[in-house]
Amino acid sequence: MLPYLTAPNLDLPVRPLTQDAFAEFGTVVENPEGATGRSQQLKVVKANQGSALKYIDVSHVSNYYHLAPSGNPAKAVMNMFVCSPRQLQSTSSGSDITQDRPSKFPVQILERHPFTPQTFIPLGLAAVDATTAYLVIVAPTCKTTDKPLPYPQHAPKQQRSWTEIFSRAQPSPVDNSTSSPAASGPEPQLPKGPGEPDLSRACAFLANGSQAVTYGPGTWHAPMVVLGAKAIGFVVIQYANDVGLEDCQEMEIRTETGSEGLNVVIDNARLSPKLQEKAKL
Ligand SMILES: NC(=O)N[C@@H](O)C(=O)O
Repeated sequence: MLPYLTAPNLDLPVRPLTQDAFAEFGTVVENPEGATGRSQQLKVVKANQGSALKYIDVSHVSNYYHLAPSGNPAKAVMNMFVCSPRQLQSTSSGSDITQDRPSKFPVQILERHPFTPQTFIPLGLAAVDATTAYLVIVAPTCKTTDKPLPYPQHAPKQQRSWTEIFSRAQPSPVDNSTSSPAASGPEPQLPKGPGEPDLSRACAFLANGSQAVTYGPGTWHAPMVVLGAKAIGFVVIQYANDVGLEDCQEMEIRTETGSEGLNVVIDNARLSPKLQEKAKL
């Protein structure tokens, strides 16, 4: 039996996934060249004998499990989630979904990983693929003092290895190169604290195949939602210590009788016709 919240009667519009819009919740990992909605510059250096540009710290894989109640150590894990497309529903109850009317995705569960960020990297999906996309649904964390579930209470001091310290030295002690003075990427996010999801401020973003997404540690998010015709295989990177509630905490979002509940409303006109057609709209 999961802890639950009663959903507000609320439609969430879908916004394009950009770093600036998503910053409160985590990080968008994409080729910064030509990406929109990225006001913070990434540090970039030449690599591979000048044949590559290396963008530094595009995201972070932080480990806060030393704060976990069990004391069980965590290890970095890389899994693959092959996420099948979700069936959307009509926004007009009782009728089929059609292309000339928005469709909806009911938010019925949210989850978080209190001691680690979690990064989803889509494989084999081109940015221009108009038939498949994925929804990133997140919610801020309510401020609270009680501790319903195990969660970190404070940020650890940053443990940097000597290798890491020297790797940032300018000029490099290895090849005497100096990197551009550009700012570094987004700072590692700290855990969000113990509160429940603030459903009234939930957000939904539409991502494409050239974007990976990192949910910050403790960020409430919906299990991955793929739209379109085909499944997307995501490489997923995070820490885990195999202690259930410390790895993943879930919250059921219940809809009251007579209420529409919490729904992501997808304006089909904003989806490519191919995506609409493939999403069985
Ligand atoms: N986020 C998501 O889709 N699911 C994972 O977090 C999981 O652990 O199931």
